[in-house]
Amino acid sequence: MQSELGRIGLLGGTGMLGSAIATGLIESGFAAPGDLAICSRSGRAEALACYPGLRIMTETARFCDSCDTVLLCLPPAATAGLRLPLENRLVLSVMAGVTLDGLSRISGSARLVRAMSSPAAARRLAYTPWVASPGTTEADRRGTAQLFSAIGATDRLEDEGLLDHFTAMTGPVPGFVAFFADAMIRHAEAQGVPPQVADRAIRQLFFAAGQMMAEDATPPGGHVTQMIDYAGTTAAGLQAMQDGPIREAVSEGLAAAAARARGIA
Ligand SMILES: NC(=O)C1=CN([C@@H]2O[C@H](COP(=O)(O)OP(=O)(O)OC[C@H]3O[C@@H](n4cnc5c(N)ncnc54)[C@H](O)[C@@H]3O)[C@@H](O)[C@H]2O)C=CC1
Ligand SMILES: O=C(O)[C@@H]1CCC=N1
Repeated sequence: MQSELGRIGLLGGTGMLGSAIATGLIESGFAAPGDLAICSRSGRAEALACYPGLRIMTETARFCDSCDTVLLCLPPAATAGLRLPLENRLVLSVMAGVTLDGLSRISGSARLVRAMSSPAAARRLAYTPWVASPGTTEADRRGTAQLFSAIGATDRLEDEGLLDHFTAMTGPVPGFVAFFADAMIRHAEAQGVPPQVADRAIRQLFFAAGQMMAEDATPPGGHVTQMIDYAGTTAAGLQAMQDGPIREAVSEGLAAAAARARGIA
Protein backbone atom coordinates (compact mmCIF):
# COMPACT_ATOMS: atom_id res chain seq x y z
CA MET A 1 0.00 0.00 0.00
CA GLN A 2 2.73 2.42 0.85
CA SER A 3 4.27 2.28 -2.65
CA GLU A 4 2.98 5.79 -3.48
CA LEU A 5 5.29 7.16 -0.81
CA GLY A 6 8.30 4.95 -1.46
CA ARG A 7 10.67 4.36 1.43
CA ILE A 8 9.17 5.98 4.57
CA GLY A 9 11.18 7.20 7.54
CA LEU A 10 10.12 8.66 10.90
CA LEU A 11 12.47 11.23 12.44
CA GLY A 12 11.65 11.17 16.15
CA GLY A 13 9.97 7.84 15.54
CA THR A 14 10.91 6.42 18.93
CA GLY A 15 8.88 9.04 20.80
CA MET A 16 5.33 8.87 22.07
CA LEU A 17 3.66 9.99 18.85
CA GLY A 18 6.19 8.64 16.35
CA SER A 19 6.16 5.15 17.82
CA ALA A 20 2.35 5.19 17.93
CA ILE A 21 2.18 6.12 14.24
CA ALA A 22 4.78 3.50 13.31
CA THR A 23 2.79 0.89 15.26
CA GLY A 24 -0.46 1.88 13.53
CA LEU A 25 1.15 1.77 10.09
CA ILE A 26 2.52 -1.72 10.73
CA GLU A 27 -0.55 -3.12 12.52
CA SER A 28 -2.84 -1.85 9.74
CA GLY A 29 -0.70 -3.56 7.11
CA PHE A 30 0.01 -0.23 5.42
CA ALA A 31 3.73 -0.89 5.81
CA ALA A 32 5.79 -3.91 6.76
CA PRO A 33 8.41 -3.30 9.49
CA GLY A 34 11.15 -3.62 6.85
CA ASP A 35 9.55 -0.81 4.83
CA LEU A 36 10.02 1.71 7.63
CA ALA A 37 13.11 3.48 8.92
CA ILE A 38 13.32 5.14 12.33
CA CYS A 39 15.94 7.77 13.13
CA SER A 40 16.81 7.57 16.81
CA ARG A 41 19.71 9.33 18.50
CA SER A 42 20.04 6.47 20.96
CA GLY A 43 19.80 3.76 18.30
CA ARG A 44 17.17 2.07 20.45
CA ALA A 45 13.43 1.88 19.89
CA GLU A 46 12.05 -0.06 22.85
CA ALA A 47 8.42 0.77 21.98
CA LEU A 48 8.96 -0.86 18.57
CA ALA A 49 11.20 -3.76 19.65
CA CYS A 50 8.40 -6.20 18.82
CA TYR A 51 8.84 -5.47 15.12
CA PRO A 52 12.02 -7.17 13.89
CA GLY A 53 13.19 -5.81 10.56
CA LEU A 54 12.45 -2.18 11.44
CA ARG A 55 15.52 -0.18 10.41
CA ILE A 56 16.79 1.92 13.36
CA MET A 57 19.29 4.53 12.17
CA THR A 58 21.27 7.04 14.26
CA GLU A 59 22.85 9.26 11.61
CA THR A 60 20.33 11.85 10.45
CA ALA A 61 22.03 12.51 7.07
CA ARG A 62 22.17 8.80 6.17
CA PHE A 63 18.58 8.39 7.36
CA CYS A 64 17.37 11.28 5.16
CA ASP A 65 19.31 9.91 2.19
CA SER A 66 17.64 6.51 2.61
CA CYS A 67 14.04 7.81 2.57
CA ASP A 68 11.68 9.02 -0.16
CA THR A 69 9.16 10.27 2.41
CA VAL A 70 10.04 11.53 5.89
CA LEU A 71 7.57 12.04 8.75
CA LEU A 72 8.86 14.55 11.32
CA CYS A 73 7.79 13.65 14.87
CA LEU A 74 10.25 15.82 16.81
CA PRO A 75 9.47 18.11 19.73
CA PRO A 76 8.86 21.62 18.36
CA ALA A 77 11.84 22.90 20.35
CA ALA A 78 14.11 20.46 18.49
CA THR A 79 13.39 22.24 15.20
CA ALA A 80 15.14 25.47 16.20
CA GLY A 81 17.95 25.94 13.68
CA LEU A 82 17.37 22.40 12.36
CA ARG A 83 18.30 21.79 8.71
CA LEU A 84 17.72 18.45 7.04
CA PRO A 85 18.96 17.36 3.58
CA LEU A 86 15.48 16.60 2.25
CA GLU A 87 15.29 18.68 -0.94
CA ASN A 88 12.80 17.18 -3.42
CA ARG A 89 11.58 14.65 -0.84
CA LEU A 90 8.03 14.52 0.49
CA VAL A 91 8.16 15.83 4.06
CA LEU A 92 5.24 15.20 6.42
CA SER A 93 5.05 16.70 9.93
CA VAL A 94 2.89 16.09 12.99
CA MET A 95 4.77 18.63 15.09
CA ALA A 96 2.72 21.18 17.01
CA GLY A 97 3.11 24.74 15.82
CA VAL A 98 5.67 24.08 13.06
CA THR A 99 4.20 25.76 10.00
CA LEU A 100 4.57 24.92 6.32
CA ASP A 101 6.98 27.86 6.07
CA GLY A 102 8.97 26.41 8.95
CA LEU A 103 9.03 22.99 7.29
CA SER A 104 10.32 24.61 4.11
CA ARG A 105 13.19 26.23 6.04
CA ILE A 106 14.00 22.95 7.82
CA SER A 107 13.91 20.68 4.75
CA GLY A 108 14.48 22.81 1.65
CA SER A 109 11.66 20.80 0.08
CA ALA A 110 8.61 22.22 -1.72
CA ARG A 111 6.66 18.99 -1.16
CA LEU A 112 5.31 19.56 2.37
CA VAL A 113 2.41 18.25 4.42
CA ARG A 114 1.61 19.68 7.84
CA ALA A 115 -0.66 17.44 9.92
CA MET A 116 -1.82 16.84 13.46
CA SER A 117 -2.30 13.32 14.76
CA SER A 118 -2.39 11.60 18.17
CA PRO A 119 -1.09 8.55 20.09
CA ALA A 120 -4.46 6.92 19.32
CA ALA A 121 -2.71 6.12 16.01
CA ALA A 122 -1.29 2.99 17.66
CA ARG A 123 -4.89 1.71 17.90
CA ARG A 124 -5.70 3.11 14.45
CA LEU A 125 -8.14 5.50 16.16
CA ALA A 126 -6.39 8.81 15.52
CA TYR A 127 -7.94 11.83 13.84
CA THR A 128 -5.35 13.32 11.49
CA PRO A 129 -6.21 16.52 9.62
CA TRP A 130 -3.61 17.81 7.20
CA VAL A 131 -2.76 20.59 4.75
CA ALA A 132 -0.50 20.23 1.70
CA SER A 133 1.85 22.80 0.19
CA PRO A 134 1.32 23.83 -3.46
CA GLY A 135 4.51 21.95 -4.36
CA THR A 136 3.00 18.53 -3.57
CA THR A 137 1.93 16.27 -6.42
CA GLU A 138 -1.37 14.46 -6.74
CA ALA A 139 0.49 11.22 -5.92
CA ASP A 140 1.94 12.88 -2.78
CA ARG A 141 -1.54 13.87 -1.63
CA ARG A 142 -3.02 10.48 -2.49
CA GLY A 143 -0.26 8.67 -0.58
CA THR A 144 -0.63 11.05 2.38
CA ALA A 145 -4.36 10.37 2.57
CA GLN A 146 -3.69 6.62 2.44
CA LEU A 147 -1.05 6.82 5.19
CA PHE A 148 -3.25 8.82 7.56
CA SER A 149 -6.26 6.65 6.76
CA ALA A 150 -4.23 3.65 7.96
CA ILE A 151 -4.02 5.12 11.49
CA GLY A 152 -7.61 6.40 11.85
CA ALA A 153 -9.86 9.09 10.39
CA THR A 154 -8.42 11.92 8.32
CA ASP A 155 -9.40 15.05 6.43
CA ARG A 156 -7.45 17.26 4.05
CA LEU A 157 -7.93 20.91 5.00
CA GLU A 158 -7.31 24.09 3.01
CA ASP A 159 -6.81 26.44 6.01
CA GLU A 160 -3.48 25.75 7.77
CA GLY A 161 -4.57 27.92 10.72
CA LEU A 162 -7.13 25.28 11.73
CA LEU A 163 -4.33 22.84 12.58
CA ASP A 164 -3.55 24.80 15.77
CA HIS A 165 -7.14 24.23 16.88
CA PHE A 166 -6.86 20.51 16.11
CA THR A 167 -3.57 20.44 18.00
CA ALA A 168 -5.64 21.61 20.96
CA MET A 169 -8.72 19.46 20.44
CA THR A 170 -7.73 16.13 18.87
CA GLY A 171 -3.96 16.02 19.38
CA PRO A 172 -4.04 15.01 23.03
CA VAL A 173 -5.74 11.65 23.63
CA PRO A 174 -7.31 11.07 26.10
CA GLY A 175 -6.48 14.76 26.62
CA PHE A 176 -9.41 17.00 27.52
CA VAL A 177 -11.78 14.05 27.61
CA ALA A 178 -9.78 12.80 30.63
CA PHE A 179 -10.42 16.17 32.27
CA PHE A 180 -14.18 15.77 31.79
CA ALA A 181 -14.09 12.19 33.05
CA ASP A 182 -12.08 13.24 36.10
CA ALA A 183 -14.65 15.97 36.86
CA MET A 184 -17.39 13.32 36.90
CA ILE A 185 -15.29 10.99 39.07
CA ARG A 186 -14.71 13.79 41.57
CA HIS A 187 -18.44 14.54 41.60
CA ALA A 188 -19.26 10.87 42.22
CA GLU A 189 -16.78 10.65 45.08
CA ALA A 190 -18.24 13.83 46.60
CA GLN A 191 -21.63 12.04 46.66
CA GLY A 192 -20.08 9.17 48.65
CA VAL A 193 -19.23 6.75 45.82
CA PRO A 194 -16.09 4.75 46.71
CA PRO A 195 -13.16 5.94 44.52
CA GLN A 196 -12.52 2.65 42.77
CA VAL A 197 -16.22 2.31 41.94
CA ALA A 198 -16.38 5.88 40.66
CA ASP A 199 -13.32 5.28 38.52
CA ARG A 200 -14.68 2.07 37.00
CA ALA A 201 -18.12 3.58 36.41
CA ILE A 202 -16.92 6.69 34.59
CA ARG A 203 -14.33 4.82 32.52
CA GLN A 204 -17.13 2.50 31.38
CA LEU A 205 -19.37 5.50 30.66
CA PHE A 206 -16.78 7.16 28.40
CA PHE A 207 -15.90 3.87 26.74
CA ALA A 208 -19.57 3.18 25.94
CA ALA A 209 -20.32 6.76 24.92
CA GLY A 210 -17.31 6.86 22.59
CA GLN A 211 -18.34 3.66 20.82
CA MET A 212 -22.00 4.68 20.59
CA MET A 213 -21.18 8.15 19.22
CA ALA A 214 -18.73 6.63 16.74
CA GLU A 215 -21.34 4.20 15.40
CA ASP A 216 -24.53 6.26 15.70
CA ALA A 217 -25.53 8.62 12.87
CA THR A 218 -27.00 11.09 15.39
CA PRO A 219 -24.51 13.93 16.09
CA PRO A 220 -23.68 14.56 19.77
CA GLY A 221 -25.85 17.70 19.79
CA GLY A 222 -28.72 15.60 18.52
CA HIS A 223 -28.35 13.25 21.48
CA VAL A 224 -28.51 16.27 23.83
CA THR A 225 -31.71 17.49 22.18
CA GLN A 226 -33.24 14.01 22.33
CA MET A 227 -32.54 13.77 26.07
CA ILE A 228 -33.96 17.23 26.76
CA ASP A 229 -37.06 16.42 24.72
CA TYR A 230 -37.35 13.16 26.68
CA ALA A 231 -37.81 15.44 29.73
CA GLY A 232 -36.45 12.91 32.20
CA THR A 233 -33.73 13.16 34.83
CA THR A 234 -30.95 13.85 32.34
CA ALA A 235 -32.89 16.78 30.87
CA ALA A 236 -32.77 18.55 34.23
CA GLY A 237 -28.99 18.22 34.32
CA LEU A 238 -28.47 19.24 30.71
CA GLN A 239 -30.66 22.30 31.07
CA ALA A 240 -28.75 23.35 34.20
CA MET A 241 -25.48 22.95 32.27
CA GLN A 242 -26.84 24.82 29.23
CA ASP A 243 -27.81 27.71 31.51
CA GLY A 244 -24.34 27.71 33.14
CA PRO A 245 -20.85 28.74 31.94
CA ILE A 246 -19.59 25.26 31.04
CA ARG A 247 -19.61 25.71 27.22
CA GLU A 248 -17.70 28.97 27.53
CA ALA A 249 -15.21 27.36 29.92
CA VAL A 250 -14.56 24.50 27.49
CA SER A 251 -14.07 26.91 24.60
CA GLU A 252 -11.74 29.13 26.64
CA GLY A 253 -9.59 26.13 27.57
CA LEU A 254 -9.33 24.89 24.00
CA ALA A 255 -8.56 28.39 22.75
CA ALA A 256 -5.74 28.66 25.30
CA ALA A 257 -4.24 25.41 24.01
CA ALA A 258 -4.50 26.59 20.40
CA ALA A 259 -2.81 29.88 21.32
CA ARG A 260 0.04 27.91 22.92
CA ALA A 261 0.37 25.82 19.77
CA ARG A 262 0.75 28.95 17.65
CA GLY A 263 3.70 30.06 19.72
CA ILE A 264 5.39 26.80 20.67
CA ALA A 265 7.87 26.37 17.82
N1 LIG B 1 2.50 13.13 22.53
C1 LIG B 1 1.32 13.53 22.02
O1 LIG B 1 0.25 13.21 22.56
C2 LIG B 1 1.30 14.36 20.78
C3 LIG B 1 2.47 14.91 20.27
N2 LIG B 1 2.38 15.69 19.15
C4 LIG B 1 3.59 16.28 18.57
O2 LIG B 1 4.47 15.21 18.20
C5 LIG B 1 5.82 15.64 18.30
C6 LIG B 1 6.57 14.63 19.14
O3 LIG B 1 5.98 14.65 20.40
P1 LIG B 1 6.17 13.40 21.39
O4 LIG B 1 6.19 12.14 20.61
O5 LIG B 1 5.18 13.55 22.49
O6 LIG B 1 7.65 13.70 21.96
P2 LIG B 1 8.69 12.66 22.59
O7 LIG B 1 9.61 13.50 23.39
O8 LIG B 1 7.97 11.52 23.21
O9 LIG B 1 9.45 12.09 21.30
C7 LIG B 1 10.30 12.92 20.57
C8 LIG B 1 11.32 12.00 19.93
O10 LIG B 1 12.19 12.80 19.12
C9 LIG B 1 13.53 12.42 19.39
N3 LIG B 1 14.38 13.57 19.08
C10 LIG B 1 14.39 14.77 19.68
N4 LIG B 1 15.28 15.57 19.08
C11 LIG B 1 15.81 14.87 18.06
C12 LIG B 1 16.78 15.12 17.06
N5 LIG B 1 17.37 16.33 17.01
N6 LIG B 1 17.07 14.17 16.17
C13 LIG B 1 16.45 12.96 16.23
N7 LIG B 1 15.53 12.64 17.16
C14 LIG B 1 15.23 13.59 18.06
C15 LIG B 1 13.54 12.03 20.85
O11 LIG B 1 14.64 11.20 21.14
C16 LIG B 1 12.21 11.29 20.95
O12 LIG B 1 12.36 9.94 20.57
C17 LIG B 1 5.78 17.03 18.93
O13 LIG B 1 5.96 18.00 17.92
C18 LIG B 1 4.37 17.14 19.51
O14 LIG B 1 3.89 18.46 19.49
C19 LIG B 1 1.20 15.92 18.49
C20 LIG B 1 0.05 15.37 18.98
C21 LIG B 1 0.02 14.58 20.15
O1 LIG C 1 0.42 18.71 24.53
C1 LIG C 1 1.21 18.78 23.58
O2 LIG C 1 2.07 19.65 23.45
C2 LIG C 1 1.13 17.72 22.51
C3 LIG C 1 0.72 18.34 21.18
C4 LIG C 1 -0.74 18.01 21.04
C5 LIG C 1 -0.97 17.04 22.04
N1 LIG C 1 0.06 16.84 22.78
